[in-house]
Amino acid sequence: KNFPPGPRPIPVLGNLLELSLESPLADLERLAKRYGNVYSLFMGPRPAVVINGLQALKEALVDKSADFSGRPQDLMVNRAVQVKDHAPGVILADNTPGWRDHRRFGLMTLRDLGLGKQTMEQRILGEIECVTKILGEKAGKATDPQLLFHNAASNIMCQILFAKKFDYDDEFMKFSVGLMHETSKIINGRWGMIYDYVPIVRKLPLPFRRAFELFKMSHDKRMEMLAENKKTRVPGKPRHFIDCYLDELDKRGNDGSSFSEDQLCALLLDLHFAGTDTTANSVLTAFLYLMNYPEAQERCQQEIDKVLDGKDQASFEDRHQMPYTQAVIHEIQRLADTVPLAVFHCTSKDTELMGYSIPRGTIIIPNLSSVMFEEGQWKSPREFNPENFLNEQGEFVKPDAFLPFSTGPRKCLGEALARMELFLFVVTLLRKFKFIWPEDAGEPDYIPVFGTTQTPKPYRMKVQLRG
Ligand code: HEM
Repeated sequence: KNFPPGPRPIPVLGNLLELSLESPLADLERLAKRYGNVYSLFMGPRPAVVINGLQALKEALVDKSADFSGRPQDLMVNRAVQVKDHAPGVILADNTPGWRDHRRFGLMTLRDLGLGKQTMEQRILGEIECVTKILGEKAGKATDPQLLFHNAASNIMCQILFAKKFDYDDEFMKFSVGLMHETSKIINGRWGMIYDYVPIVRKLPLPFRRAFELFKMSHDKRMEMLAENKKTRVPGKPRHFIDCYLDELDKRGNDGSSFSEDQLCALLLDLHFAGTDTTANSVLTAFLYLMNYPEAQERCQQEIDKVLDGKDQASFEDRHQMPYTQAVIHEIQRLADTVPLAVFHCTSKDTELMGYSIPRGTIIIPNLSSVMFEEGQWKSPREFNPENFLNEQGEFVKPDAFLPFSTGPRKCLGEALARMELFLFVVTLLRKFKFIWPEDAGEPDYIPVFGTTQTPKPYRMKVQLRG
């Protein structure tokens, strides 16, 4: 009763046929025009509510966050990622004390390991140096940067999690980056949708099984790494995230908390996965736009050259002197729309939103994409225009509708790290190279491949050393 309106579901499939299996974003927009900013959809037999626009999203995720911060527990991604029932990690954990404790621990540990300080900046800059070297060797030629940026983002996470920096052709590196690529394709593709919408097929030997196998292999590898790490660990002297967690386990003893070695393994996967694919795809989108808006690229370079004159390296602090570059990076992140539907939420109790009643256990789809392109929130909602982030005085301003990391208690745990990485990647590489769209590449295609994390279609870039 008083449930949000939506298209009529059909038996078994719910509203599956309303949505394109390639990308549902245009269909979700069409449905919002028809039913309003809060509407319902049936994922097979399960009711879901799609939330569009800044006002409705803020009411749900911020004002009523206690009601809207759960996570659904029976989707394909839960089955794939959660190798042990009692260890849900943090991203997919429901709104429980275990999630809150692990989220707090994750944030605190990232800070202890140097986030917001020079230590983290040096780790990131060290990795960018490897990227610079590889790009330098390709100067004058056109190259596909997809794997390079994924390897670099993955290595930054590996240094935080295990204090290890891998060669880009190391077996663990290839397995990890390959796992993200292959499993994302299965979970985000038609088999993922069919698994979620049509529960009766779940036991059948269909292609989604491959994702389960891959995550199991990845769990076993992390368990091996944990065992290896214990041989050299000195309690109380943490070198990385694993050591910090083991120290926390020692401190807690058998206090009945949710901390455990299985949970540590789940958390390592969460952070490695969430911290690689998102950052790498944002950096990829950045260079796609910078090549195709050469005047914006040049203006950033002039600003960067001026602010960094006489300095060896960029620092995140320099952003305050670079309003135009900041505006360009934010504008690219807006258009990249990297995590368009956030991670699905779930209501933890019967609640209300914009006058509708929503029962406990309803899947909530926060349509972040709808806010990034919302009419009335941006000077140019659909086009690349750094002015979206500049005021009349040319100062950098961040509109409320800029929500690539979502909002409320579930918002991205790695936001501070991701912002630092994006800034340092773009500034360091633009300082060193000019990026050129190859003459034979045709018209650029800005429409990303849909997924929990969206990725630009493969492209090549030509790099030229700047004088
Ligand atoms: C440009 C890069 C990134 C973007 C756009 C991004 C975006 C997001 C979004 C939209 C969510 C879902 C929020 C929600 O459910 O409402 C999320 C969650 C999360 N992100 Fe990120 N993220 C990025 C980088 C990172 C990095 C570098 C890390 C690792 C340190 C990370 C770790 C996480 C975790 C652990 C969560 C789950 C939080 C929770 O459920 O409490 N992310 N991110």
